[in-house]
Amino acid sequence: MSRAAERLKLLIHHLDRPPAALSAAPTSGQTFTHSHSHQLRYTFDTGLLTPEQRLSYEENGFILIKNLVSENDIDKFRQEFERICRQEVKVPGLVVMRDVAISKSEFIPDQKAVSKIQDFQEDPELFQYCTLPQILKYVECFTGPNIMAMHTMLINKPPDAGKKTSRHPMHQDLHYFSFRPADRIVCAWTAMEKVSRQNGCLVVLPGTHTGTLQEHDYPEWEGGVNKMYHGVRGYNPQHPRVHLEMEKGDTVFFHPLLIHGSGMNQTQGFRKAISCHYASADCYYIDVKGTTQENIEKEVKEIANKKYAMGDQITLKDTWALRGRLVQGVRTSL
Ligand SMILES: CC(C)CC(=O)SCCNC(=O)CCNC(=O)[C@H](O)C(C)(C)COP(=O)(O)OP(=O)(O)OC[C@H]1O[C@@H](n2cnc3c(N)ncnc32)[C@H](O)[C@@H]1OP(=O)(O)O
Ligand SMILES: Nc1ncnc2c1ncn2[C@@H]1O[C@H](COP(=O)(O)OP(=O)(O)OP(=O)(O)O)[C@@H](O)[C@H]1O
Ligand SMILES: O=C(O)CCC(=O)C(=O)O
Ligand SMILES: [Fe+2]
Ligand SMILES: [Mg+2]
Repeated sequence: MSRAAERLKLLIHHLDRPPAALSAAPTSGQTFTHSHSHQLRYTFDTGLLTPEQRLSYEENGFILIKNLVSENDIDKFRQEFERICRQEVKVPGLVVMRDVAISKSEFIPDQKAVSKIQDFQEDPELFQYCTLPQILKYVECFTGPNIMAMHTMLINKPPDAGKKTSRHPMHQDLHYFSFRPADRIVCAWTAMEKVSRQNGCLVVLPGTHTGTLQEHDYPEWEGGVNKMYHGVRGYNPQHPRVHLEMEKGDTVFFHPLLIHGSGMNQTQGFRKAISCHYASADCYYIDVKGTTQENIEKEVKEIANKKYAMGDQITLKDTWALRGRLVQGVRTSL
């Protein structure tokens, strides 16, 4: 037995319960603890992850799977993205974002004007990404069997316009989410082309998923910051950083407390990635009033009120429940 496998066996002790039992446990609001097995709280044994992979996620908060999505699928997603940019298809609920550096200039219907689209759950072509069986097989290791696709994005990081606005500040995705428990949420992020330090790959701080949700706010960047791009206030700049350089089709799965961001795009190309945040359908909504998430709730509500034109009635919970889609199992709670 390898060293990792031995350690894992020790960690699990005699207590490796099936996913269903485990995924039910957190709905009480408690993290999974047991007198003999506090350590293995982030993953389930579905037979897919090797002991080494499980340990790696437990310790680092992310796992990179090479070549998980086919060229053919990625090319389909790219083509659909381009059709959306050219305004040949209209997708209900879709949010189209432009980089702040060009947000006041005239809109040209071209991919060069779009830095990101969000909430593509109503686009059948793009939503195929969220239902790919090879992705869901991994997702299940983190969420358990009942899986909701909660948040979707296609990021088209533009060549930096010279003001460093193409950066995404270091943040924890959980800051944006009003459902819990965090350990039953995971992001799948797939490179749609080679991503490197040059074109602004993901940068992660391994192990930070074991911490708590930090206070987030706009970073003080001279050249401006994109709407809602909050960053962690005062994270430790000495913490080891890992640049996730990836090939087309490579996919990283990461925990919503993992501190991550992405660097400047110093190339002339538009760096593309597609992602989905999944959660166990057994998760529950929380009220963020009185927490560090109040600032983002306020911004989300302002935008949602415009988008859904429902006045002040809409709650943060509604905005999630409206967007979430069941992709496996039963919609038990979310
Ligand atoms: C886990 C995950 C959630 C993590 C993240 O994704 S972090 C980033 C989250 N970001 C978002 O959710 C972005 C959401 N973005 C949006 O909703 C939209 O792009 C909006 C900012 C509302 C703009 O959309 P829309 O209203 O259609 O665009 P308009 O061209 O009419 O502009 C309206 C006013 O917004 C300004 N604006 C547009 N894009 C940006 C930008 N990138 N950064 C800052 N300000 C921006 C624009 O200049 C305009 O301002 P005024 O003319 O009203 O002063
Ligand atoms: N001054 C800063 N304050 C906060 N976060 C920063 C700052 N500079 C960079 N970052 C963040 O660090 C991460 C990496 O960005 P950066 O632009 O430094 O790229 P990089 O990948 O380190 O490339 P290089 O160092 O080669 O330019 C991004 O998430 C970025 O937003
Ligand atoms: O693709 C990127 O640059 C990362 C984006 C990101 O982390 C996010 O939108 O939450
Ligand atoms: Fe993120
Ligand atoms: Mg740097």
